Amino acid sequence: MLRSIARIIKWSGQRKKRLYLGFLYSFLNAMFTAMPIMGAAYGLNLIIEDMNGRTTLTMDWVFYMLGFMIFTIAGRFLFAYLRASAQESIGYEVTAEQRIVIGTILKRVSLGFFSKKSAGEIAAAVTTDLSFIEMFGMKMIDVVINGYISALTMVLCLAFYNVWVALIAVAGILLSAVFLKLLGNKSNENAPLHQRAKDSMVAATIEYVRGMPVVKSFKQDGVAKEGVSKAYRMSKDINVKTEKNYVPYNCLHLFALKAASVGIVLASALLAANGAMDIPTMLMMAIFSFIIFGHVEQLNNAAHVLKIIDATLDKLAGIENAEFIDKDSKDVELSAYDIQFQDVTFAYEKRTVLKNVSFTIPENTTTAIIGPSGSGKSTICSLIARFYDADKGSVSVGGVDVKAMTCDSLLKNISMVFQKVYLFHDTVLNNIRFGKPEATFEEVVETTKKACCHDFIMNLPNGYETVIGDGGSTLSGGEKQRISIARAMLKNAPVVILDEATASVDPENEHTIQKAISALVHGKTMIIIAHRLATIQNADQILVVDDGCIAQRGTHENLIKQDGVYKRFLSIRKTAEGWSI
Ligand SMILES: Nc1ncnc2c1ncn2[C@@H]1O[C@H](COP(=O)(O)OP(=O)(O)OP(=O)(O)O)[C@@H](O)[C@H]1O
Repeated sequence: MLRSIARIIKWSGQRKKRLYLGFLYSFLNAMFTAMPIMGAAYGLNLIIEDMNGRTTLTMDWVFYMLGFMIFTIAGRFLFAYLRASAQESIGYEVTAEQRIVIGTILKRVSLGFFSKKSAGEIAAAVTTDLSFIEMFGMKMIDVVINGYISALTMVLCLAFYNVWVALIAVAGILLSAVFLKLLGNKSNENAPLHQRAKDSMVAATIEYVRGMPVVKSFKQDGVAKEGVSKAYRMSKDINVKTEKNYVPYNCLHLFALKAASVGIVLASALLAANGAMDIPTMLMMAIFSFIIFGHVEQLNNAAHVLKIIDATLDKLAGIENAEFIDKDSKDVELSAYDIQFQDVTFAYEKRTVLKNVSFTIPENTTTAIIGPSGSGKSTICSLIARFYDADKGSVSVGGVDVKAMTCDSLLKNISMVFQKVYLFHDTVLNNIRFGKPEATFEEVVETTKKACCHDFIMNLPNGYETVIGDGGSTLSGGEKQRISIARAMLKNAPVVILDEATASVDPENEHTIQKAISALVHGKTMIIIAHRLATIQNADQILVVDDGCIAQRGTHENLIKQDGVYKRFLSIRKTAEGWSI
């Protein structure tokens, strides 16, 4: 338990000092809790003395006592307030920073990281997991450390009157600690299961919501719901099992403390009966016996919660310690933008997708990459943008190996339009400005007109201020694609990568967009994964990718003369697009 507490203290980072200050306030709070009880016992003793004629109480004394009581009660609340102010907000402050840090980390890891960790796992880490620590981290510090400080302070007060009674209290605390340790061991087994069940629940829910169109179209509600229900049932089963496991230890822990309370009362009564303790002190001991273990009693919940926090911190460390793809790289200012692949081999995990690929894309030219589905076209683009690093060979831009460049310094030179368009749950304006946050509204409008989006944006309920649904769900495929083209246009980077960007644009707009793209990419190095014949034919260079290799390379005029993949590909495209050429 103390190890977990030490981890939370470490987690609080630079705010540690406030935690320590909180411990001091907690000690003072406990002192001020004990003082009125001790004062009352002292007062009661004097009243008895007065009644027996051994002393005479004056009104001044009554006022002193009253003042003392008010002072101690006020002091108790003051230190409780100071303790809460110093400690309670730390959890919220640290988690807010940690969420931002995780966001930055995710931006700098290789995309392979996301194949190993599911979206649900990452979403749970940033939301529910961090919220759990946010809510319970500081509470546990309060319950455990402040709880023990409070109990031990009161034990010291007891010892001031009678060491044997104080020892009974210590015995109760130690015995309860043994049961808490056993409870902690059980929690150790259950916490990772609890964590996994939670991750599965989040992942299943995300999957269910995302896959809703498929679920509806295939009328497979039952199958999809079964997956979510299974995850929810698993979570419930683990929670129920966990609670059942804890019951015996919870009972033993409380039994030890209650037995110690009874022991304190009995021992005090025995001492009083034998004349070794006066009646007021005995009454004071009885009152102490009720409140001394108040905080320690809550430690059974803490033992369980702390183990979950431990498992959560382990999981967060797994994300935070992820290796940055560009950890050994430097910010580089490029002065040229030609792209070169030299003997590049790349595998996703164990599956080799690119094999000894070599080619050059001269600056300010358009290169069309074509090839069958799964041949490795998108992978080539991912390596240029350094979403992954090549296993062998080198990828360079402007003569600089991309491995030598930080992702930020490389990507500021690249505009990308992906096959799967993703728009953020934000306004249309902000989604387009994502390409250039400092762009003026006029600049944005100028770009959207070129990308043929201005008219449909103006028809949206709030124009540029219309908030787009999650992932762009409130727009059509073509509209999303045009916005993503506008976003890339606004960025105006010297290298442009288009991954089948015009695939879901309707024929009416396609021609206009093509014209806009041609104007935009003028003077830029452009790589386009294209299936449209017009794009392919107009390219300065065509790379034909087949099974992870460059099968053919040249201009349309050259390649059409050769018998090979290109010719076959072209005849298939012509059949498909026959009417459009
Ligand atoms: N993240 C990934 N993890 C594992 N394998 C992947 C990953 N991305 C792609 N692949 C595999 O690598 C191979 C090449 O994929 P890539 O997306 O580069 O092909 P492509 O030519 O662009 O295909 P398409 O034209 O269908 O988009 C495919 O077999 C694919 O299954």
